[in-house]
Amino acid sequence: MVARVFIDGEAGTTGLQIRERLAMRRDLELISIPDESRKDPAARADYLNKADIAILCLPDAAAKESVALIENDTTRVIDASSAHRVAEGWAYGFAEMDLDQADIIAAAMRVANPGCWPQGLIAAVRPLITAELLPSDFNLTYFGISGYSGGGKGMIADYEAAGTSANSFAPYALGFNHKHLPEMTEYGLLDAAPLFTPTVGDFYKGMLTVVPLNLAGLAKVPTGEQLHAAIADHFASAPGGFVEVAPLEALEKSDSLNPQALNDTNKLQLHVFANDARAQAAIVAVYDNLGKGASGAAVQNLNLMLGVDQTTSLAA
Ligand SMILES: NC(=O)C1=CN([C@@H]2O[C@H](COP(=O)(O)OP(=O)(O)OC[C@H]3O[C@@H](n4cnc5c(N)ncnc54)[C@H](OP(=O)(O)O)[C@@H]3O)[C@@H](O)[C@H]2O)C=CC1
Ligand SMILES: CC(=O)N[C@@H](CCC(=O)OP(=O)(O)O)C(=O)O
Repeated sequence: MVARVFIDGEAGTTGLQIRERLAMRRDLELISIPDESRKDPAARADYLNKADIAILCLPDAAAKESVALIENDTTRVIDASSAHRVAEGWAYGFAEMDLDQADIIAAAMRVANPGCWPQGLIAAVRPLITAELLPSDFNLTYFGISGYSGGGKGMIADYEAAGTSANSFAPYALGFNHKHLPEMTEYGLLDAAPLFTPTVGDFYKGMLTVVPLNLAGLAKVPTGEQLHAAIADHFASAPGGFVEVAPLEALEKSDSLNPQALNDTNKLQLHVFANDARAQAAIVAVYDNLGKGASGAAVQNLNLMLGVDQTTSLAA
């Protein structure tokens, strides 16, 4: 049977990208709501209930409404919003997070797609805490830069209207209450939220995140090689090959670190930099906020839920 897939919010930034990624697929049927009724709850309820899988690309409140509109026990959901990422009964949709996570997603009725920022942190920190190279009470900081499409249609319109006077390096969330902190803490295996200082740049999409590690003071200071090995081992057998770990970086500066390097892919690349004498290191992640950070991850999760082979060209 061909699965019916409904994208609730297909006119938005994430929804459109998912639609494009699925346009050529013959193993599923995209069911599309007429534009004039896309915000009508009764029409949405009809589509949500006739879909085998609904992908929600909506603000949090509308995503919660969509879930409440589902009256059957057959429609499975992938929610791209941040409404359900630490909610009970929802599988966290970062397939490479642990060895069994892809199977958990494949079997789930409700999958919360991860936020773009949390993925860079979780990919860097979770393997190090699991390998006991970092304690869970490590005083963590996290920063990075994202393309402006991370802020959805509103931020895209603002940047495009600003033209050449757009801010090329805009720090935000300086109240230290970013909505991604709960999922970073939970899936990063941290005791407390990190100090997170995101920035947005004057480019459409792509992101580069940094977890700086000031290791002096730890009872046992890990070397750069140990940090790298723990991260590389963690992702070595992850299905799909979407998370790559670069060789341990000897260079102090790498021209290859470009936030836009992996645009239009579902890849996330990790780089480990270290100076053992100073007991300092940094884990850098590069990925597309609209790829692995949103639409790519949603399609990856859809494929897992549909049982599509992760090694085929359909997988991202
Ligand atoms: N952009 C990104 O990099 C990422 C986004 N996300 C998340 O994905 C979700 C979608 O984000 P994004 O695509 O960027 O946002 P956009 O603002 O680009 O798109 C949201 C869409 O939802 C529509 N919408 C709003 N309210 C309703 C409603 N009540 N019923 C039906 N449709 C509605 C909007 O309509 P209209 O067109 O009329 O405004 C718009 O088309 C958000 O929760 C976001 O946080 C997650 C990871 C990364
Ligand atoms: C540049 C920018 O504003 N980015 C968004 C995150 C985009 C994302 O991950 O989406 P969710 O909101 O669904 O988690 C932000 O920081 O809120």
